[in-house]
Amino acid sequence: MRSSQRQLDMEGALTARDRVGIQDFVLLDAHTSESAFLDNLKKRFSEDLIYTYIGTLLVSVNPYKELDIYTKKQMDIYMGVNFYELPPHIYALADNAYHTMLMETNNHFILISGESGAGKTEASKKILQFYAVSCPSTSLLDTVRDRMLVSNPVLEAFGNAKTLKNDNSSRFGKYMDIQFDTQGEAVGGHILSYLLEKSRVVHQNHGERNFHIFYQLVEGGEEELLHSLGLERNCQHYSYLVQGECANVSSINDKNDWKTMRKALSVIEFSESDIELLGIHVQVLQEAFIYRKIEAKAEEVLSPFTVDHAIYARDALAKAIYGRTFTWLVNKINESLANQFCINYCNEKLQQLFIQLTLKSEQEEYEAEGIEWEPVQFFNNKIICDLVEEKHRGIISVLDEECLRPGEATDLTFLEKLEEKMGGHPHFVTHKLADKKTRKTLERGDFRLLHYAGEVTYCVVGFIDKNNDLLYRNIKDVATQFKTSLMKLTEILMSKEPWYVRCLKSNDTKAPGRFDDALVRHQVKYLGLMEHLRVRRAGFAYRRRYEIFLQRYKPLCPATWPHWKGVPADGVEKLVKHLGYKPDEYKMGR
Ligand SMILES: Nc1ncnc2c1ncn2[C@@H]1O[C@H](COP(=O)(O)OP(=O)(O)OP(=O)(O)O)[C@@H](O)[C@H]1O
Repeated sequence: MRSSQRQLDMEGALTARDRVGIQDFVLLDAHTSESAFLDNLKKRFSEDLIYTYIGTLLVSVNPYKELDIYTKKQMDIYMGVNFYELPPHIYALADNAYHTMLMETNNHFILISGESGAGKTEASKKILQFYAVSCPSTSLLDTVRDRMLVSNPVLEAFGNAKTLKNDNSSRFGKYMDIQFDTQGEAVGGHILSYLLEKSRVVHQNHGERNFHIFYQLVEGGEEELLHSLGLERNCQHYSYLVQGECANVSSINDKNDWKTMRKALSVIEFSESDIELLGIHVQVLQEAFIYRKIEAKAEEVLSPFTVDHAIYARDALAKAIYGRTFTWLVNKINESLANQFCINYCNEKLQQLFIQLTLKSEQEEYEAEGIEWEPVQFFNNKIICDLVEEKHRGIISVLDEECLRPGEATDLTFLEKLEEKMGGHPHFVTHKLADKKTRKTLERGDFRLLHYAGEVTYCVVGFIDKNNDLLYRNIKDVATQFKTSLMKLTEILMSKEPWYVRCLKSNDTKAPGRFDDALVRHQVKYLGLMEHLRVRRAGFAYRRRYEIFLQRYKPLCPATWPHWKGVPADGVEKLVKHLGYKPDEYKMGR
């Protein structure tokens, strides 16, 4: 049913303040204008109204300040209330997903996306907190709640770090799962992690830190514990901790965070004995780092490494230990090589999923129903996903082939292969393939992908090594492993009903209440929000099968009450005509 009636219902429930701007973009008059879209976001943002709908999709703009909208009272208000009866809120989305799941007895997921610092982690916490309060409580629920919520400080300590963009940036992907029984009680749940950024353990860019846990331990660890681990209470003594030159940051209280983390550890039943060192003699470790052992017939020869190689070996061990610790911590082996390439590929896949589930399937539904429909054009990023993942032809395949082929593979031979296979692809360019102007912006060892969110230049150095990680030589190639784990995630999601939260960053300096027009405009563009709005707007907000519609509304028309004896579709036609709906306000499908 078209939106006018809905608008009336909704307006009735609003206070003056909530009426600032328009709370569902579907109701925006200038719905094709990006400027009008941004104006509306900005107007609402200036009144601390950070949430706006596009139909059932929730747009959230990071306020960078505490708002008084996450109280128990607010939770109570949103419980069991229809989506459109109250101002947009993440609680409304959480609540509706939950009730739809119970009503339709099927599976749902909430996909939260946005760039670093846009508010994804906060949004996911708000949703969990809401469920913890709103779902019927049992002792089982407490276990689930503990795992999801109370374990969070542990996950954040080991998986988050200060970056330039976000003081508490998650450096891994997270998939959280809660199982409900038919009564709506939470009976189980688990967390899946993927893509931990292990390189951060040994290297941090200027202004960034290693994972929080190291600083927490050094600053907050009990004397006894530090002593037993052979540590001193001074981050400056550890080169892995100070490369970004910001071991101490005013916005982070490592000492307090350590206490919180310790408490969380005990709740999820970690014991002292879980903290142990490797127990390897220094001498043995040292030797392993500086010599290569060559076995020749009956002899073993020790050949010294170069300094670079020794450093590489040390770092590789540190990364591997951390990676395994983290995996062990989340109790799921699903980690992989994490570099910017993989993270961007992951985002590209999520965008593709979003397109498939909303823009594409929505329009296909109209076609299948034989409903008149003018197609909305949108950029389909499948072409970029294919460029990365296609069998035999994609970048990952080329990388794997290069690692496996006989003869010496180097980063540069890999680049040449890429140029051979991808030359001419509209989303791929290198120094050699570029025109004169673009060439100036590329180094010889670079390749550039035109991702949907913008261009990204990658340096090939390290690609072969990372893919061929010495420590994992026997396992499948790392990039392929990553591709497989992403495919599994996509599969999980494809089998469920989607809900979307799109997080936007309001400014680049974490300033409370500042709205940077250009920055927000860019995100609105690449997240495809205007296209989403167009599809939603042209579409019908309320759809029901004929039988169900008749059953529900038959009392409203003498011809259908108490029973309609003919074909359901004809009954529905009679009913809506009787109610006075105009032909452009509804459409009948097949
Ligand atoms: N709803 C909110 N209310 C108040 N502050 C918020 C909200 N959402 C985010 N913030 C602020 O923004 C910061 C960054 O948010 P968050 O860590 O959720 O980003 P993210 O999208 O998860 O980033 P990353 O991808 O780097 O992990 C938070 O630490 C918090 O200070």
